[in-house]
Amino acid sequence: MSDVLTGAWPVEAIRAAEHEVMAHVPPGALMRRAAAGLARRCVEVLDRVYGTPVVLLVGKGDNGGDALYAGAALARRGAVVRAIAGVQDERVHRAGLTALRAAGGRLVELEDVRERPALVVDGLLGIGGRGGLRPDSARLAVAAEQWRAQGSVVVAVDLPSGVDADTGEVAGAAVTADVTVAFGSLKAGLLVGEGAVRAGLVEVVDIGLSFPAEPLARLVTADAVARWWPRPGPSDDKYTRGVVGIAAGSEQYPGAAVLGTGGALSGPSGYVRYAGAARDAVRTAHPEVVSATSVADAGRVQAWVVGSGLGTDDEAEDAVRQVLATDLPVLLDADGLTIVAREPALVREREAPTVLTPHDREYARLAGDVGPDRIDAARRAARELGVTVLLKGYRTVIAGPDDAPVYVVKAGVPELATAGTGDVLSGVIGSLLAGGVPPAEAAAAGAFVHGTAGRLAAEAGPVVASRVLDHLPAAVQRTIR
Ligand SMILES: NC(=O)C1=CN([C@@H]2O[C@H](COP(=O)(O)OP(=O)(O)OC[C@H]3O[C@@H](n4cnc5c(N)ncnc54)[C@H](OP(=O)(O)O)[C@@H]3O)[C@@H](O)[C@H]2O)[C@@H](O)CC1
Ligand SMILES: [K+]
Repeated sequence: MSDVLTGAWPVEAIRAAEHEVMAHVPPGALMRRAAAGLARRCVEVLDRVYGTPVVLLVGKGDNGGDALYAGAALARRGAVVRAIAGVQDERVHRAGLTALRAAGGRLVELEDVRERPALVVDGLLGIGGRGGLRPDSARLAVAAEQWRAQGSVVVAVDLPSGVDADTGEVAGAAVTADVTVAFGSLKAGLLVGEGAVRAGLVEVVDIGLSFPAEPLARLVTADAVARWWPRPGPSDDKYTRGVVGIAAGSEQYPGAAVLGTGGALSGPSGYVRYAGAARDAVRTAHPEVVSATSVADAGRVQAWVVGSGLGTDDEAEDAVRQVLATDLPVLLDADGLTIVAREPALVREREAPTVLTPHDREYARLAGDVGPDRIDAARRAARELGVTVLLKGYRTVIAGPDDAPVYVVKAGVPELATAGTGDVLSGVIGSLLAGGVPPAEAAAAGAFVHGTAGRLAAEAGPVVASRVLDHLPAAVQRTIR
């Protein structure tokens, strides 16, 4: 798969790549490529083109130019295309407007549109936007929302107007799209935060940009997960495949232990050990798990998962300390995060990899408010604590302590936000760590298969954690086969 389909570069890098290509192609060539890809996608969302009412929302920059050229292409195929300017008329892209008019389209006022358009093309603002939409544009974004609520399909040009391209932040009004056609590469703002919600289906039109530096973010694909996932060879035994230890759950919360060990059993390691007070529950649910009452008695492992359902009393803190004192990879979740938030040195001073898997409230205890820039938030905490951070959300963001691109996982469904699913996730990631997968890739692969299991569970009925666990083997199978 081409890099530009999975990598998201910052606006600055996209501008530089654009200049590089523009020096070698005739003027307007890039915009023509972009508009042709956009028009193609617009045709796909329409049942038919001839006679279909289409509205273009057009800002003063090249984003509006793309919309006007694509609108011209639709008008040539018989669509009834009307453009509305989000700025004073004469400031829209001249050549684009000329092309639209030549094809039979017209520039009109919002009030002149009597018939609800089947398609709205949002070309108000692209990567040149700064801050919230100004009032003239905001008014049109609101109109697009209303049409969409009545059944119009909204296609965003490059990104939904009002979304910050690099962060996904929305400050004020913004367009909500069904489909976003991104040019040249993805943008991080289409993958995370509010922007991901606004963007709908995202497609990249490759217009020939190439990037010398690493992207800001990479979308995790099934192919990548399949590459990272360890497979046993003929000379492997249960130990060489890695042993994972789960120190989670308590008499009061045995579920965390059952779900965590269950998750680990779907990972690539050959052996799952349990250490804690929920032994009986684990033994009943998963006879293949070998259990002990404490971390000290558990025997050797290659990675630990610690925290969920432990509570935060002295005993829990002891377990967390013991695990963190090892020189093994550790995944820390839930109550473990609360304990570490009180004493960050516990993870900061580790040499071996540590993976933290907070949701927003847990993150806030560790590193302050997440804020609207989720990539920056994950990176900030990862750097400050010297760990890998998996920040849960509608899109999961994974950042390591170095400057490597963050991973974004979009496999999940919102229904995964339910009690116990995090325990399943922690178990799979722990197993990947024990199997020797580096921390960021282990977290990304675990989140991907967990998200896929969530989707399969959602297709079958209401999502609860034990059903996510039931679907995990199938999710792994379809991802790595
Ligand atoms: N990259 C590529 O290779 C290719 C890129 N292409 C396309 O070009 C697009 C980028 O075009 P662009 O640079 O003209 O910027 P764009 O986003 O249209 O508008 C910026 C204008 O809007 C204004 N403005 C700013 N903030 C605002 C706000 N909050 N609310 C309202 N207005 C605001 C600002 O005005 P000013 O602040 O100067 O008054 C500025 O003049 C890109 O997204 C893609 O679609 C393709 O054609 C082909 C190849
Ligand atoms: K746009």
